[in-house]
Amino acid sequence: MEQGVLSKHPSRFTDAASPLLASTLHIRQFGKVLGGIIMAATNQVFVAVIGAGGVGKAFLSQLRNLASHKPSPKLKLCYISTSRKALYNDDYSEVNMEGVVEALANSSKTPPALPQVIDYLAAAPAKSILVDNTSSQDVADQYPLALSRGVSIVTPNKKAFSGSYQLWQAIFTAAATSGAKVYHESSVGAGLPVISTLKDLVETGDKVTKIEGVFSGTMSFLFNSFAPTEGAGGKWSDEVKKAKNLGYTEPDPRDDLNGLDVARKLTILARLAGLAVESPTSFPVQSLIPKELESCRSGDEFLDKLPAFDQQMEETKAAAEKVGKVVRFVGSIDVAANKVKVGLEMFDRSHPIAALKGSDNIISFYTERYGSNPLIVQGAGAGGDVTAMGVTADLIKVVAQIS
Ligand SMILES: NC(=O)c1ccc[n+]([C@@H]2O[C@H](COP(=O)([O-])OP(=O)(O)OC[C@H]3O[C@@H](n4cnc5c(N)ncnc54)[C@H](OP(=O)(O)O)[C@@H]3O)[C@@H](O)[C@H]2O)c1
Ligand SMILES: N[C@@H](CCO)C(=O)O
Repeated sequence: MEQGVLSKHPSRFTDAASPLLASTLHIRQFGKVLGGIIMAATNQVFVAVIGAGGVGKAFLSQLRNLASHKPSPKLKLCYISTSRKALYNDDYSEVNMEGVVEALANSSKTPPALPQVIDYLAAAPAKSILVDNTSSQDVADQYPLALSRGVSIVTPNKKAFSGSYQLWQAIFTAAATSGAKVYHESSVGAGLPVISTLKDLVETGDKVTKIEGVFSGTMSFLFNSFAPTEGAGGKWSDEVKKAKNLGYTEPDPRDDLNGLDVARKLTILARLAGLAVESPTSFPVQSLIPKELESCRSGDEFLDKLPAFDQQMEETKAAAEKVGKVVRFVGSIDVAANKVKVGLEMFDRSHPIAALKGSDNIISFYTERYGSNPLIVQGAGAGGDVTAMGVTADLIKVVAQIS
């Protein structure tokens, strides 16, 4: 069947109105039921992907590789979309993973509303997984519905887990009730094992007292190159543009520079450590957006105007240099005191946080078992390939549990 054909089935995508089409659709329905029985008899899992940007493209490449090496269960891409384009087959036949990004760009189909996509996945002839590679709050808000319909979720999107506490509870209640799985390792520390490590600590009965470190690949890259431990460093605004071009920033780099990206990650970790943090704005977060640029209407306008404010960051850097230190953007969760904070701090040049390279994150878990020597996770904290690795690894875990 041609990719993108829609069905008349009320629980699936709908757009056919003519009687002729309706009768054709009855035949299709029969074929679909028969096809469904045959397909369900084989071991397969349906994968739907929303978002094909830096992380999404790298994920699709890893998925193609995984599917080609993994005969069972067969991983079938059945749906893919960006905000304006979609590709899918109404009869759940596979969307070809070879050249899928180009095919999606050339598709004449627009994405159906998310509840319709969830209907489609819930009615698939085998278990399905929705991979959300967007940073969209609208997509995140649909997770409880998807999970309650038995559709598992894998995502690097922080929005669902760092939004309202009510959404957090709705997600995990829906998953517990339906048995569908939800994995989001790459929402903190990109592909680094941060969430899984924290969960393991908590679930095995250790008492986490403090989590601290560098949680942003963008901020790490910016300060490592703008205020290196040796040498002069680049211009702040140039480094911000480089971070965007390297794919480290959020779609809008202001979401990194205003501290909110780190605040979201700390909200997720604090909740996993047992704190009922209400939102990423319910604790102190330092923004690096110059006051004069707070009213910029777009990320592009902000980047164009930023060079005129480089002096502000130069002064921050000079103040640290004056006392023989460097400045870095860090976060901490004091679990015992129920305190979370995000912002700039000064470090000795020999401190492990000062000595980070590239986009590296460093996250220290202080616990009762580990005593005064924390368990430390360190490595690249941003970038398409490493982030997609976390997403693909989560997919493998979910497939193993649902198939
Ligand atoms: N980049 C990293 O290093 C990194 C690391 C860890 C986590 N993450 C997270 O990974 C996610 C993706 O990041 P990215 O760097 O790949 O972003 P990106 O390059 O901006 O790509 C975002 C993709 O999502 C699509 N999209 C946005 N809103 C959508 C919607 N409502 N419905 C359907 N598609 C939508 C966009 O389509 P259009 O282009 O058509 O809008 C685009 O294809 C984000 O949540 C980010 O926080 C990224
Ligand atoms: N923009 C984010 C991506 C990873 O979540 C960062 O720089 O850390």
